[in-house]
Amino acid sequence: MSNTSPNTSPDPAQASPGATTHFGYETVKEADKAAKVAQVFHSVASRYDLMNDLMSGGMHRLWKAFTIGRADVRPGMKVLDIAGGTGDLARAFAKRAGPSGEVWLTDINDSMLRVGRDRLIDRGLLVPVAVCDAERLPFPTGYFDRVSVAFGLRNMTHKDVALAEMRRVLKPGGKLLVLEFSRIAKPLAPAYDWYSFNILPWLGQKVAGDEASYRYLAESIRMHPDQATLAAMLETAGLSQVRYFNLCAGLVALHEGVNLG
Ligand SMILES: C[S@@+](CC[C@H](N)C(=O)[O-])C[C@H]1O[C@@H](n2cnc3c(N)ncnc32)[C@H](O)[C@@H]1O
Repeated sequence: MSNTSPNTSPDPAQASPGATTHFGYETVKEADKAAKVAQVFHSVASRYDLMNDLMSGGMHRLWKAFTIGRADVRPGMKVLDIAGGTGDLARAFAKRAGPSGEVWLTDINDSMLRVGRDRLIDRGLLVPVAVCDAERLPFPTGYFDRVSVAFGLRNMTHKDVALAEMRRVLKPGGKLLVLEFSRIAKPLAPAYDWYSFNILPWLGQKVAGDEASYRYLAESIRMHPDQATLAAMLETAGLSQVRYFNLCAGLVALHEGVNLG
């Protein structure tokens, strides 16, 4: 696993040392958020896949299948999966890009990546794996045909910086795909809130021995920008033809944008 070091981009945490942000419902120093997020994913890595299936009733597989379809990865393409964790998207992209393609599985968290790398190897897929922060991608400008991030953006300290980096590494004509929890339709919100703040932490405690991380999950979803706000953020990052698809009544949304250069 290559442990990449930051390139020439400025460190956003250094840029505003006194600034605060949210970690779930907690207000924390910007400089402290990444470490807190890291703690969450180090803690849940070994049970992450099982928890995903249990929490979503297997629906995360359908949301990812939709994303894979929209990505339309073809043989020979170069694809970057950011915050790729245990490798669901990278695995599907590697099969589609084939031996002439180049698919990178990357994440800031080496515990998650280790699980992902081992899963891919077990399935006979060897893809390059790199520990890196989405806010400082160690890849050349205009390199990838597709960049994806599934359920990762929500955890990033400077989403605007990360989105700009994602656009930077896309080729002209390349597509960004952002799959993330979003704002569910209003009539369903009370039931969803009850599930999120009662069942999720309970399940987290029973299965992963970690209630706090799954409470953070529920809180971080509420703090994440809604569909229209995120679409505007993609545009601000320089992406064009921005659109989004609501999945399961907006519980999750897939945002897309194209780098027109
Ligand atoms: C909920 S998991 C998603 C994993 C995988 N994409 C999936 O859909 O199953 C979120 C991932 O985002 C990663 N992450 C959080 N902040 C990050 C950052 N700044 N740069 C890269 N990855 C980050 C975490 O380490 C974690 O593996």
